[in-house]
Amino acid sequence: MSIESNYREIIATIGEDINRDGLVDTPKRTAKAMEFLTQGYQQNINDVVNGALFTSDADEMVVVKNIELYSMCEHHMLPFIGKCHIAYIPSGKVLGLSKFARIVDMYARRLQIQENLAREIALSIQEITGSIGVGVIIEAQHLCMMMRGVEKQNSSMTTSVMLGEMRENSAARQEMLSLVK
Ligand SMILES: Nc1nc2c(ncn2[C@@H]2O[C@H](COP(=O)(O)OP(=O)(O)OP(=O)(O)O)[C@@H](O)[C@H]2O)c(=O)[nH]1
Ligand SMILES: [Zn+2]
Repeated sequence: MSIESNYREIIATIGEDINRDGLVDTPKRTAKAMEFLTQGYQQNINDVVNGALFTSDADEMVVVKNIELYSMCEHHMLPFIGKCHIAYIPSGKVLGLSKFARIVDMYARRLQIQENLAREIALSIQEITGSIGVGVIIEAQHLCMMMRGVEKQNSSMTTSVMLGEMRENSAARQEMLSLVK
């Protein structure tokens, strides 16, 4: 069954008239939107990075912060929205700047929990760059906690994953945290 016909079914089941003017094209639109929001399943890391890995002697920490993030939790399929901050210590290779945002988007456009999203981003950056230290921090608000459920409008969740030097070396971790602030 296609996404479109599943949405038609859902709209009818919630008590709507699927034939009324405003809703006639809604299953098609929602299917298209859902395909976009989950397009991470059709992507892989090599295509996303597209070879934009450059040889460099730079060995100081690089921080890319405030990358906007839109994802959906795997429990409710409702959005969680926030920011992602990434830091890494290059070790012979630097990654093209835009690719950090593309990697965030690829993983964000799959269903998951926030903790795992941060982990996937960190692990893939470590693997691609061969970096000796990677840190990823995500701050997000979950609509499943705001629009429904406990209905708390002001809570946000912060998750972090620290790998290598960022985990073992407290000076590196401190440097990251002060650069992200
Ligand atoms: N740790 C974590 N929990 C999440 C995330 N997204 C949603 N959740 C939580 O997943 C839990 C699912 O709990 P359940 O009791 O199975 O589902 P529920 O009855 O809909 O829960 P409520 O949201 O409390 O109404 C809830 O506590 C959600 O807040 C996430 O990214 N990380
Ligand atoms: Zn949820």
